[in-house]
Amino acid sequence: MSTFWNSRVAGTVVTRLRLFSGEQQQLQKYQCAKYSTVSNAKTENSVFDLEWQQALPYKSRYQMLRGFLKGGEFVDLSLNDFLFKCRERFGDIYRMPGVIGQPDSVVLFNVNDFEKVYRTEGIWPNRPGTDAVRYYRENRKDGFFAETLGLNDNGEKWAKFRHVVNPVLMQPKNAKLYLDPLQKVNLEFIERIREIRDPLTLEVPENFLEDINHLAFDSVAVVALDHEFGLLRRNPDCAEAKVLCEHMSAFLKSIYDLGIKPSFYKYIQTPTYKRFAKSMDLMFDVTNRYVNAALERLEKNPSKEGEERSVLEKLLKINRKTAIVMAIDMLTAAVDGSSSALAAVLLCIARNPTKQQKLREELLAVLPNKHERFTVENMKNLPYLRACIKEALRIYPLAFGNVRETGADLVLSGYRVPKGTSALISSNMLPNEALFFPRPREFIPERWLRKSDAVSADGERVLAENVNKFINLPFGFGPRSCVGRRIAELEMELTLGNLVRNFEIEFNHSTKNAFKYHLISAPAIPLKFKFVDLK
Ligand code: HEM
Repeated sequence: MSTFWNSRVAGTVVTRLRLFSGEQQQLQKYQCAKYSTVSNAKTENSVFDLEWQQALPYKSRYQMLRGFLKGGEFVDLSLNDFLFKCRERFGDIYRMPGVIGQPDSVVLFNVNDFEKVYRTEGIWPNRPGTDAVRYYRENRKDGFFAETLGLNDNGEKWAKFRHVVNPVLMQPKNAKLYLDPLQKVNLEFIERIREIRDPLTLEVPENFLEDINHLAFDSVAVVALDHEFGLLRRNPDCAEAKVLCEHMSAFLKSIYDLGIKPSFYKYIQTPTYKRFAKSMDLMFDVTNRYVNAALERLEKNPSKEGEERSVLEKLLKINRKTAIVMAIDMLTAAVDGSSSALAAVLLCIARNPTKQQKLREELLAVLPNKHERFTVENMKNLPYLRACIKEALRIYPLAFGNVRETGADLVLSGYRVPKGTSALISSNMLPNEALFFPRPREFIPERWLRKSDAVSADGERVLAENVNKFINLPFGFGPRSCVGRRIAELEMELTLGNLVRNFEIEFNHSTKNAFKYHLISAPAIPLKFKFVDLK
């Protein structure tokens, strides 16, 4: 009996897993119940034998490798386009054997498989792809990361680190620690818009994404480093902030260049790895300096017991190392994603004036005076604001999907995938498919509201209630989900809320191909929003 996974024919690289239709039916009959593992399927050997015999021929291993070499068909493709191309060719599940230092992966497009992988991920889920960060941290000459590799670690060491930082970053009661600093940055953004927009057209310049980036940077820095860099307005030439900004993206790039594409970096220091390590060194130095400065401030002016004034102060109370490692992990994970998410939210709201007005009415009911600040209390009852953000992230999903090491032997789409396999959960195409969301390209925040509200303008029911939630998980799933989720959501809520209270927002240009997708999405059009002051 050959299983999907352990059968190998010399020269094989991508296993085509699509079945003939007759087999599909036969196989479905035998498919294991939800979350079943291979052992449950042992009695069905003959079905798997049949499936194996009749599967379509393989591609050559070297063809795949060639695809990534100079002139190859994959070389210039983003991860998203690469996955999409493979989906067209190989179907909803395919195996991507590792080449040169990379482990084998299984690529998934079926939501039932996503659910199985997540539900069986275990208490210490591993997210492959950040090997380069671990390698860098393990090999730092000063041994700074000897005790912990932070949230880029795996297994029990990851869990220990996450366990101590979770309460600081995720407990709702700590939101007050970052609400005011985030709001201050946010109000700078409103001023910045007034300064840079064209006095006649009221449009912001083509490179407005840079300002959104600076908003995201100032926001995460004020939380992670307890420092207002003011890159947005007051200190646009701040050299250290620019260094951080520039090198933070290197982390994301590394996940693809060093974590997914073939790379020899563990054997010889490739130029890509050298660039990455230099970025990591620079980020470490700047972060270290700011955390030490915060420590000095605290020593001079200690807060009373139970009266911490910032996230960094709380992290410093755990210990200095945790504060530094967490600050770097926040900075690297936050900026690019938050900027793309904000751009997506603004594009959706600008192109849907009726929804924008509905949101404005909700905001004005809670905060009639536009100079009034948001508070933890008055933010509790803003369901339409949250629905607008959720819907924008459905239309423009931020990440290509997610990655998990399978936590058990699993039968995925009828194939045996052993425990420990790297599963690329390629989910970003599904939220835009009519099979899952009626009228998928329309911005309908009502989908995410209570039943009675979930009817579109022409009366069609559009409720997202019965949609499998594993299709749309912008912040991931389970114990490994985004640790910055509360900060990210608050930042988006404040930004959208403040902009809609201050301006009528328009976007009078094409939104065709508004985003390009790599590991995460990035705006690909000039973001020339028009901001008209409200009375
Ligand atoms: C809209 C903005 C954001 C989105 C959509 C987002 C999404 C995600 C996703 C999908 C993951 C992987 C989760 C999983 O594996 O299940 C993740 C992880 C993470 N995010 Fe975010 N994120 C955002 C903003 C932020 C911010 C602002 C911070 C920091 C303040 C942050 C810090 C992190 C960290 C440190 C991890 C790794 C967690 C771990 O492995 O334990 N993210 N994020």
